[in-house]
Amino acid sequence: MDTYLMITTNNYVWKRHQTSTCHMNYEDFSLPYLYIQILTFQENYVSHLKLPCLKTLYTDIRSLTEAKRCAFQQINTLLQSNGRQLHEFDILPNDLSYADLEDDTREVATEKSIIVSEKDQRAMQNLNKKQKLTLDTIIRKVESNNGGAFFIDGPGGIGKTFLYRALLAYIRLKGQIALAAAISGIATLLLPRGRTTHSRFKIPLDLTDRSNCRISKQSSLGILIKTCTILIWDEAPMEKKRQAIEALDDLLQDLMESTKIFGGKVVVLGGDFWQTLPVVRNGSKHDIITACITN
Ligand SMILES: Nc1ncnc2c1ncn2[C@@H]1O[C@H](COP(=O)(O)OP(=O)(O)OP(=O)(O)O)[C@@H](O)[C@H]1O
Repeated sequence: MDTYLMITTNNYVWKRHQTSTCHMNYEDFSLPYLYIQILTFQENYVSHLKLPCLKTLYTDIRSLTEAKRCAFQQINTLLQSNGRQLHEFDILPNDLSYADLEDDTREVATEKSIIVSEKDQRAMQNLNKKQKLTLDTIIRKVESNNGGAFFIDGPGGIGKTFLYRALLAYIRLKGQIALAAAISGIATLLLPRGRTTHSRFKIPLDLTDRSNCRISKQSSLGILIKTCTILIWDEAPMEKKRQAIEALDDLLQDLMESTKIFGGKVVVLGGDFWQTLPVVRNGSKHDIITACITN
């Protein structure tokens, strides 16, 4: 199970909130999100939040202080995305200061504040033999700190996404950063906090042989990518080998200042060549096969 500080208000606020908010999906329904909803939209109830009942569910992974810091950092990040600031509300516990919440860049804080759903936590226990073997192999690589590249291949429905979700959950529950991306927006919806490769790695939409991912080392995104433990890229066969996968390799080598493959990061590429071949505009069969990662 996860280690998070869950912040509960009194039942009255909770009940009012449940009946007044109609559109919340499962992951949004975590208590930090509830907190934000009340702060942002129901300021009348903020007084109830000043005496919150703080309840730690699990502390085997993070200390209580760290769990509390993470919870308020997440609240701060969510408030900022709603155009508000935490210091507008007098709710920070006495043992935390605003400086404690600003250690990380906003991108890093957002990733660290991801709440792993119970379903994904259960996925780790329910992996089949092959999925477990793959997960264990990847985790060994992560723990060796030597980096490595994997390709998860398999026909549709074999359980690739299920494996990615378990892997993302494993890394995120350890308080580390796992980035998930896919070329299409639809595929990113299947990965918790998945982003398109264009958005996450700045892979240009109009790819050429000279395309580069323009992310500087000092930028918030550059720091996030440097900080992350693992990168998962679904639907990788849809990308053209040189222009996309090699551009990511160049980017990681540059950010990590290392000539190792993918700059020494663990990168998991996945997909199914039977479902998704590279898209080559007006390309012949030969052009498409040449653009494949395998060539
Ligand atoms: N170990 C497992 N235990 C229970 N259900 C599983 C397991 N592995 C996969 N599934 C279920 O099987 C279905 C197909 O799995 P999944 O979506 O991960 O396949 P996929 O290989 O990613 O398919 P596609 O390539 O079409 O996206 C899903 O409903 C998933 O929840």
